Amino acid sequence: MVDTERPEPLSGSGDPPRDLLLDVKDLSVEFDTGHGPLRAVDGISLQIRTGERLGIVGESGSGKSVAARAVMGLLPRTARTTGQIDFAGTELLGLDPNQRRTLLGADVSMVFQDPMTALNPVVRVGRQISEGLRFHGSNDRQAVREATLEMMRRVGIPDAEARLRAYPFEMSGGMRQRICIAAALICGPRLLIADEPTTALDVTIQRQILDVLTDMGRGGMSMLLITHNLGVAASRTDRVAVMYSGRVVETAPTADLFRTPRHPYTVGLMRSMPRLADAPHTRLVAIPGRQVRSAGPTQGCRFADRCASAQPKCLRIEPDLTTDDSSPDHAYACFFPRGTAHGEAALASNRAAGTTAAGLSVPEEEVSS
Ligand SMILES: Nc1ncnc2c1ncn2[C@@H]1O[C@H](COP(=O)(O)OP(=O)(O)OP(=O)(O)O)[C@@H](O)[C@H]1O
Repeated sequence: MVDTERPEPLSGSGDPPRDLLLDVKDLSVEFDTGHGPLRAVDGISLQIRTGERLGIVGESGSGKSVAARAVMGLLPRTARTTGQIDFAGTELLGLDPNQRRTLLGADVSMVFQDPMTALNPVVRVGRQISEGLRFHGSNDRQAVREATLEMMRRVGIPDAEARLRAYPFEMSGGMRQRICIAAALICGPRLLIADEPTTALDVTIQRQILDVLTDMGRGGMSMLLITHNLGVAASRTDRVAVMYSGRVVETAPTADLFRTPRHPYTVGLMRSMPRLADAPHTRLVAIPGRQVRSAGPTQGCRFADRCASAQPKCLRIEPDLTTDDSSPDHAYACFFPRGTAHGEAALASNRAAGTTAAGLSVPEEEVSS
């Protein structure tokens, strides 16, 4: 077995960058459930700069949506949220929902996975798109109509004039999602939070919708894109945060993350991702086990029981995010990161033993990335 000194955690790494738009620090969200409290998000920190697209990836249940909803103030009453959420210099936690809505106002919008539940089935789509404008005080009917038509055209809705008076059920899934995006963008938000915006759509339409979002982002809008599709994260974001069991376990500029994934969980996610180009030749490898959620502080690394590199230390101490000399921008919460000498040694020793410190048998095909 291999052991190393505990790496230095990332501490207050100087002043925040001047163009920082969203600065989330040590955010935790806990729900009261019938089985006791459940900590869905556990002390995560995220930053988004003006014009930046941050992707959050991770398996189902890792806390991606809850984190995004915490920023928007869209969590149910059963949620207890702690930490700091600074948007453009204003602290959002502690504000009541109405204050937060007024404050965020037109500046932050959200697009959800399922356009049909996001839209009101009995209200014409033109009215739904323009609601934000009216909510924020635009009374000039002609101007609102013109702005709505313009936004419909920008998101690629053909024959906008005729569709103004359509109902959601008269449109395809792709068109409905364009309506949602138009509604989210009509007030010119500085930050768009898109939670699996294309998951419910077929592949061709997915690409079109992502193109619309990418085009909109060119105007300097920042985006938080939640997806479990690593291909989408790879092609549509500038930075990625990988979440596991309520924690951010790795974050890096997108190209960096895909070139040199450090956390064994990130490596596992990438190996379980189908790539069309080599689909017939590549064996997809599922990550063994499943993530477990906890009510409170846990001991050791949460991924240890699924990790082929796990060492005794991983069962005792929870690793903090840390960086190494190769990239100050690439942080990972792992004592034995892939692609480093001691990480590869840990994996090799487990392979030789056929098992890990957590008792996971290391399969033959488990090789270093
Ligand atoms: N209102 C709630 N009450 C209790 N638990 C909740 C609530 N909302 C979410 N959770 C739990 O919080 C955890 C994180 O959920 P979340 O929806 O953020 O995951 P996710 O990573 O977005 O997954 P997915 O990709 O499936 O949307 C899950 O265990 C989920 O069951």
